[in-house]
Amino acid sequence: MTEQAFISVLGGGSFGTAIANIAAENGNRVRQWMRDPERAAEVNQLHENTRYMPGYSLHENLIASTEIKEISDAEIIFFSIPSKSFPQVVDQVRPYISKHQMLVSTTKGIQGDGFRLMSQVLADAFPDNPIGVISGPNLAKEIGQHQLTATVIASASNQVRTRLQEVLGCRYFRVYANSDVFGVELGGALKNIYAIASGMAASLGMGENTKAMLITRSLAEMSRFAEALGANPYTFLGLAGVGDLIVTCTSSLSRNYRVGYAVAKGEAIEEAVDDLGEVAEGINTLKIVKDKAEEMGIYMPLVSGLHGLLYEKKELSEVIDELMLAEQSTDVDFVLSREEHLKHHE
Ligand SMILES: NC(=O)C1=CN([C@@H]2O[C@H](COP(=O)(O)OP(=O)(O)OC[C@H]3O[C@@H](n4cnc5c(N)ncnc54)[C@H](O)[C@@H]3O)[C@@H](O)[C@H]2O)C=CC1
Ligand SMILES: O=C(CO)COP(=O)(O)O
Repeated sequence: MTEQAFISVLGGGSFGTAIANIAAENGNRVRQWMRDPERAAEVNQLHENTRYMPGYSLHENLIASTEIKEISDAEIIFFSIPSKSFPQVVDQVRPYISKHQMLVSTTKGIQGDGFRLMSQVLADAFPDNPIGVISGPNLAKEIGQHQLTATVIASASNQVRTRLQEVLGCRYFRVYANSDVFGVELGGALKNIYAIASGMAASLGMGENTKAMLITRSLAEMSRFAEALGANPYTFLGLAGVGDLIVTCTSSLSRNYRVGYAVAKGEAIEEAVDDLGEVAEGINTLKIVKDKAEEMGIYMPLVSGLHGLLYEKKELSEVIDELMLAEQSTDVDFVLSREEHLKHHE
């Protein structure tokens, strides 16, 4: 029998609510910290978060709170905060964290300064704590519906991997372990870029061949980028790579996909994001990854093309020509190793 945990979840949005509810349904004691007192009262009285997860009933073990100091007693603390606010929340919680607590990020974004992922932000702030990340094809609303779902817990600590499997794993949520923290986390951030492009392709009525090409070449491009930065390319054949890429590139539940869909219909990016009322990390990640790829000389035609459309006022036909009529000799089908890739480019 698994020993129940006291779990804190930072963030009152869609994913924070989904992860808090899994833990609560598994019999753990859960505090979800959120800054909006009305939302917290609603969760506690109605067992529903009508802004971020309307229509989903939340377990009574899940208690919302606006008192951040309550995290000091938690065994595991999840950070479900958009990357933009992540450092600020880390500063806010700093006085209440002690070194035995497990810190787990669910955030799929990148900090532009120093190209840091959230586990690195956590490690810089809390160098003595065990740290992990959760990533995978995990649409919050489908988790709320108990659709059969798998995720990945990545950590250098075996204790974190095992404990997270214990407290989150259940009949509808299976937790796989990986020690490639950087690869798992990078996969979750990168796929958001390609979800925007896929939403655009769907909105423009592009064919199934086109969508399959886009997803497959996205996988090749993100794996190439990740490997150049030190990730294990095989991680990208797992749930946090191709798995998450598939779900976000094909589902209108993905916010990044929806932003792409709206922009291709003629909406301005800011308008599309405002209409969403939730975070679409890919908008910011695109700029950060484009800069990094240029700095490191990594060939990323899809990132360049999407950046051209969203931020350089390029015409769609121009971008399509650039992608489809590029010098053929540089294009090889999916390859995994850097050596193999270079061999094809001799
Ligand atoms: N929604 C989903 O299906 C999934 C989301 N994720 C990732 O999880 C992260 C969080 O996403 P969601 O919860 O879906 O976003 P969301 O947009 O639904 O909610 C964000 C929450 O963070 C809160 N927040 C923002 N800044 C804050 C601050 N300074 N202090 C306190 N609270 C603050 C907001 O009030 C809101 O409650 C993102 O990086 C996302 O990519 C990961 C897996 C699935
Ligand atoms: O990461 C997600 C599913 O795994 C959610 O994607 P969006 O942020 O695009 O909704």
